[in-house]
Amino acid sequence: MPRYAQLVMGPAGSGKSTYCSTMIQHSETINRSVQVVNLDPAAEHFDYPVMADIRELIQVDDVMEDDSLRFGPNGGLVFCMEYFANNFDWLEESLGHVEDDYILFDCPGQIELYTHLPVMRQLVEQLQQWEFRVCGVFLVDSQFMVESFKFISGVMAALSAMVSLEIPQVNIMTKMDLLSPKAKKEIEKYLDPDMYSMMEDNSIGSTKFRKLTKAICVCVQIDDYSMVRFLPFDRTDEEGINIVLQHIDFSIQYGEDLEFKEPKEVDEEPSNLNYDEIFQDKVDT
Ligand SMILES: Nc1nc2c(ncn2[C@@H]2O[C@H](COP(=O)(O)OP(=O)(O)OP(=O)(O)O)[C@@H](O)[C@H]2O)c(=O)[nH]1
Ligand SMILES: [Mg+2]
Repeated sequence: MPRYAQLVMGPAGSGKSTYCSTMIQHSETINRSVQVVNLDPAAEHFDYPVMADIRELIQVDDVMEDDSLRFGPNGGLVFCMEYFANNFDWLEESLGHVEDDYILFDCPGQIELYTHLPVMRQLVEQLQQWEFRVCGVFLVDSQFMVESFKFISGVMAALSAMVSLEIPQVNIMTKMDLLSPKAKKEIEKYLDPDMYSMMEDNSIGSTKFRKLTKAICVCVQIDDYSMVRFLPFDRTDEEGINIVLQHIDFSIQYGEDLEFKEPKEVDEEPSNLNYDEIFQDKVDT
């Protein structure tokens, strides 16, 4: 039986940890078992229970304090992730061998991890060897997406993670609840984007900048990659969360191999049940 994983990625502060805790709460309400692994060695707090925490293996603070290494926070994080990649047996031990499990990996916010460092790809390959079907979930803060050139930069970031990881990926615009009604209306066009209309966006001031945006739009419009789409994510909207989960489940075929459970047998009605008497009792009282 396969196992299932979501690799929750995205720029710093885009809402990855909040997404994980929202998903945990949601899966509790729909009676599904989902667990989270913290893969951020610099995490200070998160409000979900973890099944494993990379900080048990290595912490950024320890790396930064090490006199022989002398790393700052970003270099320290890269060092931690490379150390992690050399010690996947720690993860294997922490995950155990549970068939059919569904795990969210809350990743760090350094964008270079998804664009050109090999560690996330190594993680994906390792998870696949352990029979996980992995879906990338790429989060971008919706507040930074309300103008076309910002939206395009979000598309480029998502695209570069997609290309470098080569797994199904669902892209999400987070913090939709923070948008003003005007911004919400504005952002609708980015949820079903039409690159050609963006190329004509007159709000982009300088001609040079407009030309650059246009050139990038043409590039993103290439057939293979025009699938960069975003789903809205509002942590207060149960229905919307469900739609996001369905997209992800579909991309990793979650549920297709689940065993069919017989419905519980309903007790047969006792043969001596007298409806007239019951009805009469109700009328009397
Ligand atoms: N209102 C609102 N706030 C959110 C939402 N998602 C995240 N936030 C807030 O945004 C901030 C950052 O959220 P996190 O979940 O810590 O983001 P992150 O991507 O895990 O951050 P790093 O791990 O530091 O990269 C926190 O103050 C959250 O409370 C959301 O959907 N709505
Ligand atoms: Mg986080």
